[in-house]
Amino acid sequence: MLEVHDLVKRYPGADAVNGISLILQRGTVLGLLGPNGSGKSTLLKTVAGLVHPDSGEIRVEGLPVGTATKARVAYLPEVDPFHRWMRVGQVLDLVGAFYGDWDPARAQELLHFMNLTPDAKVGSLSKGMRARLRLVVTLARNAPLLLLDEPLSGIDVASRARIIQGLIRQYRGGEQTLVVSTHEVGEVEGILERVVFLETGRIRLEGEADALRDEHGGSLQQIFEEVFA
Ligand SMILES: Nc1ncnc2c1ncn2[C@@H]1O[C@H](COP(=O)(O)OP(=O)(O)OP(=O)(O)O)[C@@H](O)[C@H]1O
Repeated sequence: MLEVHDLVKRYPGADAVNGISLILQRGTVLGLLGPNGSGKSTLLKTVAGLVHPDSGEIRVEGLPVGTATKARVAYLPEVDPFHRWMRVGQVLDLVGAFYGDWDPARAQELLHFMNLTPDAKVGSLSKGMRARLRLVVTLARNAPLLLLDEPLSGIDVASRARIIQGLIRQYRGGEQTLVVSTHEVGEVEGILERVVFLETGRIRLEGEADALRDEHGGSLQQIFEEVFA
């Protein structure tokens, strides 16, 4: 489903992605784990086609990144892409009109689940409510590849577990492939099948979640703390 070969993206003063290769099978839930500045967002943006790599290759369902792959990838950005003057319902209409894989019934269901109302103005939403809206517009697409960059960022601790459960209900196991970036490993630990630990743009450790837990005799959270101690 996703192949990344020797990917490099440099910014002045930062080797954001420094030779990453990975292969992801369809239907997998991958955790992209790493501390601040380890390259998680940059890697996701290159796969989403929003950042052009300096070198290396990315294929989504065998296709190089471009218009065709953008239609197959639902990307949840870390920062807000919405106009503040728009109402929630207008945001959904706009995004829905743009993507052929939009599922209006699912969008309504998600809106309700996230306690959002169509009439609310984006500008009047709290940071956490805007984070919920980002999840709604991403998960309402039937895209084969979902890229969620820090999806729980800004959402209150009390709601996070419920949202993770909701995420799993919405995610079409087997059909959709899910990549979740975070440094809050404990919160998503239960849903991850594979993990990649990133450090300064490189893969420090990777593998099946269960195998890593067996090998290291601890949770992914504990492994994360050991690796990045
Ligand atoms: N547009 C940019 N211009 C310059 N440097 C950048 C840019 N985007 C990212 N970087 C740098 O690239 C490195 C990787 O950043 P990136 O945002 O990919 O990391 P991250 O793991 O997602 O971090 P965080 O968890 O804080 O979101 C950092 O050193 C960052 O400062």
